[in-house]
Amino acid sequence: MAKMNFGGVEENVVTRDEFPLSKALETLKNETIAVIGYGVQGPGQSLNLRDNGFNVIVGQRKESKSWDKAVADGWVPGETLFEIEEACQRGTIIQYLLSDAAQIALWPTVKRHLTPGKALYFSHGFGITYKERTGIIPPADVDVILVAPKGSGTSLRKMFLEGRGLNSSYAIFQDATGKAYDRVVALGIGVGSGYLFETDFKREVYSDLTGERGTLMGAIQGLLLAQYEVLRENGHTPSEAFNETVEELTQSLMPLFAEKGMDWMYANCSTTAQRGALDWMGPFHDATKPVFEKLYKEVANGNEAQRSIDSNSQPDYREKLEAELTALRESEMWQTGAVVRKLRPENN
Ligand SMILES: NC(=O)c1ccc[n+]([C@@H]2O[C@H](COP(=O)([O-])OP(=O)(O)OC[C@H]3O[C@@H](n4cnc5c(N)ncnc54)[C@H](O)[C@@H]3O)[C@@H](O)[C@H]2O)c1
Ligand SMILES: CC(C)(O)[C@@H](O)C(=O)O
Ligand SMILES: [Mg+2]
Ligand SMILES: [Mg+2]
Repeated sequence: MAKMNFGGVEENVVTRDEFPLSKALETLKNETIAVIGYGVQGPGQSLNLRDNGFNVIVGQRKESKSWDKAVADGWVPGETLFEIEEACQRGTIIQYLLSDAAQIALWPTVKRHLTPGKALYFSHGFGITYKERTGIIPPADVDVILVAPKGSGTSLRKMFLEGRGLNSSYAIFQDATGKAYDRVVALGIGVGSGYLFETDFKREVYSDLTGERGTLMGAIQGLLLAQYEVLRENGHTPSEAFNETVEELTQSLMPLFAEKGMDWMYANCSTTAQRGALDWMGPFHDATKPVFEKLYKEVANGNEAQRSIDSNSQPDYREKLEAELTALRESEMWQTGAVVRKLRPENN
C-alpha cells in the first residue's frame, strides 16, 4: 500500500502500478464472481471484470428489462446469466449490486448462500452501516468488503473502454478468511478503478449520501435553477440564461478545472471575472454551508437512509421517480438545454 501526501495529509492508497491487473487475476483465479443486479453498477462492474479476464457470472430477475439487457450484452442464460438465487449459490464472491432498497428485500435469499469462506461485496456502506434499519447482518465466517466507484456505473464502463479509470474507495468490514485485503483490492482493480483509497463502511455511506445530495446532484441542480430563474425573471432569453448558467460551465470552465484545478480555470478568465468571482465566493459559501451541515446531520442520524428506504421500497417507486424526472426534462430550462446540445457543431 502506497502512502501519498494529499495537500499535507498522508493517506493509504493502492495504485495500478503497485497492484497490477496480473496480480489481481492471480489473486482471484479460483473465484467465481457473482454480480447480483444489472441496473447501473452491475453492467459497468461485470463487463469490466469480464473484459479484464475474470471468471464472472450475473444474477438478475428473469422477468425484467435488465435481464434482456444482460443477454444483449453477451451474458448467456444458464452459462453466465442466472436467476439471483442460483448466481448466489454458484458465486464464491457475491457482489451485491441490487438497489439499496432491494438489498433489504433479497437479503434472506443471499444470506442462505453465504457459506463459510465466501465474500460478500458491496459498492455502498448503506446496508451494513444502517443495519438496524436494513436487517443486513452477515454471518461471521464470510469476508465483508466494499469497493465504491466514485461515479456512475455508466462512467465506470465508458472510462474503462477509453483506457481511463474511475477512482474508488475500498473497505473491509469483516476479514474472516485472512484474504479480505487481497480480495477487495483485486476486485477494485478488476472493476476498472483508477486508484483506490481506503475508507470504512460508515465513512463511505456518510460521504456518498452527502455528496450526491450536495454538490454532485442536489445542490448543483438547485444552484443552477436559482441563477437561471433570476436571469429569466430579469428579461434574459432562455438561450442566454442557459448558456450563462449550464453550457459554459460544462463545456468551457469545468474542463479547465478538471484538467488543472480551480486556480487554472480562474487564470483563464478575465481579471474582471476573477475579481468578481473571488468576492462572491464568500456569500455563496456562507449561504450554503448551513445547508450542508444540516444535510450531514440528517445522513448521520439515519433520517436520510430511512427516507430512501421508505420511498424506494414502495411497489410504484420507479413510476414516481420517472414522473419527477419527466417534469425536470420538460421544464423550460432543460428543454432549452436539449436545443442547445443539438446546436453543438459536433452534434450536427
Ligand atoms: N448507480 C451507480 O452508478 C452507483 C454508483 C456507486 C455505487 N452504487 C451502489 O451500487 C448498488 C447498486 O446500485 P444501482 O444504481 O446499480 O442499482 P439499480 O437501482 O440500478 O438496481 C440494480 C438492480 O436491482 C434490481 N432490483 C430492483 N428491485 C428489485 C427487487 N425487488 N428484486 C430483485 N431485483 C431488484 C433491478 O432489476 C436492477 O437490476 C447500490 O448499493 C448503490 O448505492 C451505485
Ligand atoms: C453515482 C453516484 C451519485 O456517485 C452514486 O453514489 C449513486 O448513488 O448513484
Ligand atoms: Mg450513492
Ligand atoms: Mg457516489
